[in-house]
Amino acid sequence: MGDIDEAFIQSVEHRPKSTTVEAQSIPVINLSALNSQHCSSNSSSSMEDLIVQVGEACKKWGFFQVINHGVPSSCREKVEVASRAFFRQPSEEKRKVRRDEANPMGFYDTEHTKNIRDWKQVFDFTVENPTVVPASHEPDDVELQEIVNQWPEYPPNFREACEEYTREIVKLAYKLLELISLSLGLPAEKFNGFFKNQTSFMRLNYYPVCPVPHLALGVGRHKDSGALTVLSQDDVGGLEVKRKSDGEWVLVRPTPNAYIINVGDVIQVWSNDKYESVEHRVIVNSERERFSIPFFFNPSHAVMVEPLKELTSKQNPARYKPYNWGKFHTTRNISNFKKLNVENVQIYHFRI
Ligand SMILES: O=C(O)CCC(=O)C(=O)O
Ligand SMILES: [Fe+2]
Repeated sequence: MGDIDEAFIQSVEHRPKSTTVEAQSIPVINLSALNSQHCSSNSSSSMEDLIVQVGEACKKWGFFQVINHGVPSSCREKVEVASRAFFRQPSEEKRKVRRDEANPMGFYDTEHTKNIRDWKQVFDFTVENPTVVPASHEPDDVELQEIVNQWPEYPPNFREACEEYTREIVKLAYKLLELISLSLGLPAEKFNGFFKNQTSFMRLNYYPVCPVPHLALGVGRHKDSGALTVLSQDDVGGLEVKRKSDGEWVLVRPTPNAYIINVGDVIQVWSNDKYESVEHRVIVNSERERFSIPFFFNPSHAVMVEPLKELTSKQNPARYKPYNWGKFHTTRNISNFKKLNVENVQIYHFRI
């Protein structure tokens, strides 16, 4: 293993396989019907078709890709260029905007997933600036704090590129949320109120080339804890999804200009398990570095997450006790700073 820090080494059962299965069947959904008033073309789906496709993808995979999503490609390219320029700098420069226990936004290169270090560097920033969150994870502490973004000096247009891109992705995230709501038989805007004073954040991911891609992971297996994730990946590929039908890890082959969408734990709970948050991970490689940009669409800290009344009944009672999103998220985040010896908080802890 030479000079590789042991903190990166996955246990044998969690190491990547030497052959990868490609998930060509992760649905690709064309959103053009949402963006044009006149959808006469045969290739674009009607609204009803769209809702059915979204519902089926959420049930079968928990993941889907979208094309013709309305995000201008120039906006995406600009943030991709800015991200590469930022990460290309020496560590001393990046550490000037390092995140710490007081400010969880900024640059970070020692994140752990399930107590194993990830082979990646990240830069995080929130949508709302400032973002209000609980001051601590202690259940009885009702104090709140404001998180403020840190911006690097280089590249000079970094902040502008990030903020413009975020505005576009937030618009897309609301459209997807509304489609998901409709697919559950609910009014389109059923969930929107939970996102007033949202705690959403954007993450720029950089996965450097790795000399031991068979032993380490870019991100270890995990489920996203928020409502919805909108991911941009480059043409290198590395995202693997645990297929629901057989538990096999399958690679999501990059589709040009597409976004990869997955439902997180919050939608799993709201839908009372109708849609499940699916495990995924990132494999790295020894030849090409990889960049990705996930957007984590998260509710307000004050939201109590619980199965929606409309989706529960006598025959299908609520499967979760209500939990506070802010406390849940804050408890999760402390593991970013401390290598915990216990398992982190998970939604199944709230199962009835
Ligand atoms: O980089 C990717 O493709 C996915 C990253 C991811 O799953 C995450 O940051 O939660
Ligand atoms: Fe993820």
